Amino acid sequence: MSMETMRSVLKKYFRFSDFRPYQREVIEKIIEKRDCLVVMATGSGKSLCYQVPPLVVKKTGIVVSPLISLMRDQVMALKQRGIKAEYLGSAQKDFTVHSKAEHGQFDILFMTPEKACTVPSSFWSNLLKAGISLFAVDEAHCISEWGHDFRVEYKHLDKLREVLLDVPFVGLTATATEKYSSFALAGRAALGLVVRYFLFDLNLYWYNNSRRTSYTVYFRVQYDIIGSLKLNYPFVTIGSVDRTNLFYGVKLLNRGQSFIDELVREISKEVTNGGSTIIYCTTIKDVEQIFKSFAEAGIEAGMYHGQMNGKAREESHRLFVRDELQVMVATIAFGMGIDKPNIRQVIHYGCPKSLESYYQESGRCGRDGIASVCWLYYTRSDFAKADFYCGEVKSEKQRKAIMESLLAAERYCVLTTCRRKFLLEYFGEKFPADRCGNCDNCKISRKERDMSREAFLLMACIHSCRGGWGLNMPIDVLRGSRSKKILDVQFDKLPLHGLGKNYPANWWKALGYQLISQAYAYHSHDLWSNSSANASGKFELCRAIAFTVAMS
Ligand SMILES: Nc1ncnc2c1ncn2[C@@H]1O[C@H](COP(=O)(O)OP(=O)(O)OP(=O)(O)O)[C@@H](O)[C@H]1O
Repeated sequence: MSMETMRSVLKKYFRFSDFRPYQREVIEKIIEKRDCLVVMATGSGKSLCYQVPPLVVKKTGIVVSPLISLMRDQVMALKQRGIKAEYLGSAQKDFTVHSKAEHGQFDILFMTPEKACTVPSSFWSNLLKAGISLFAVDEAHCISEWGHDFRVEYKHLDKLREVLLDVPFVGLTATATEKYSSFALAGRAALGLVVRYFLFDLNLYWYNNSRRTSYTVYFRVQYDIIGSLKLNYPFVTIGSVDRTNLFYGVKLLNRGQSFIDELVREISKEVTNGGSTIIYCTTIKDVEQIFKSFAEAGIEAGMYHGQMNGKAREESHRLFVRDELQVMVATIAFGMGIDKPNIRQVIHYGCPKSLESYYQESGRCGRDGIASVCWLYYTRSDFAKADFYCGEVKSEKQRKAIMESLLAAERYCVLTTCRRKFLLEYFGEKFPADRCGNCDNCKISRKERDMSREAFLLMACIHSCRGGWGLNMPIDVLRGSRSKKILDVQFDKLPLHGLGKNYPANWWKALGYQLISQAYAYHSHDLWSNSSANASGKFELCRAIAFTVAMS
């Protein structure tokens, strides 16, 4: 298939003059019927990779997507471009779509994973006769139990591999996180696969080799996607996750009306400048309170959350996307697939449940490449929601993944060093400098202060209390308290008792959070512990290093 045909499709339907990085390569591979794994930043243009091939080869492209609302939006946008698109899922009320689809009447057919796994086999055999250009799985990280958004239905998609022979399978995601560089490989078979896919595949397309640590780092979620979708010798495309036009900042939030009033005032300034803003809240109650405050300030805002009826949500969405409303106050129900180019601010009122969610939600910002800002406001209580997030989780693996993701979000919040560097490195990408110059920590000048002694005292005290307490206990011990709780367990006899009385309790607490941000300590279920399985190893490390903290 010539490059000319691809370009003419790009121009005719999308009105773009050229492909963005990687798009052309991925599209070519799909047309050659090669399986692909595409890991690229939010807003980088992954959708085009599965939208162009069906139009070039003139056969239906199947796209599995996790949300009906997302599919609806995409169908609407594609139809406006003159592309024959539809979706199949429980919400589809047009019963002719099924039969039109199986006879190949659509260029692109979106399906929920449930639908893809439950349509009768005759659907697939008919459609295969008509021709299928690709089977794409969007938001493919949902397939992995190590991912932040595991959906069990995604796990069954592999069944289709045996049905859709000779159809290229494509997994696409922005967040296939590497969480452990020392990923323990499960046996020789796994090693064989990884070696095959990651080491000797000369077709690996690395966006910028120098930015990646090394290709011997194993990406657990990527590996899961390849394994679960049974991708055969896939063409792996890994782009940078860096959104260079986004400013990242974090502030501690003082919950209450006066804080909200201040927030509303700040956002109103942006509204007068013509920019759009999304405010993500962690609860519906917060959405309603902030929405009300905008109304009281005379600013028309939209509201979007899961308890609104479908019609009201759609209306809110429509007005915002068409620039008839400048502000949207929403839960994360308003998230995936919002492709409005001119969003200048994404504000989080409360810390999201994972760093992956934060990256995706903040990624709605500045999709036109123009400088935009992402502020995250958090309270310490945001980090005590692990049990809530683990509510319906069945496997230990998932529980662990959720806890780790929340912990990463917490570290991001309390960080005093470059936020971009932290984000990128969390996603397995090396950031060559110490400062990006475009986050609050890089812009606000802070003096560094050596706190090795204090850090050592606190770590030693956490260690001496044997990690079985909240942070208050070791702090009270350091401050020389003789409360009944301390006397009962004889912590007043510890050699460290009273050695930290020069600092107030809140000061020690803040230091505790700094230790978290630098991975020297972690807390789970409010029990504090030295970091890592080998606590004493880290403990020694803390003694050996100079622990500095940046102070504003
Ligand atoms: N070649 C191109 N030239 C210009 N604009 C493009 C090109 N490809 C994609 N875009 C635009 O970039 C924006 C983001 O694209 P898209 O929605 O595909 O991103 P994505 O990678 O799927 O993001 P997310 O993971 O956040 O959903 C869209 O507005 C799209 O129209």
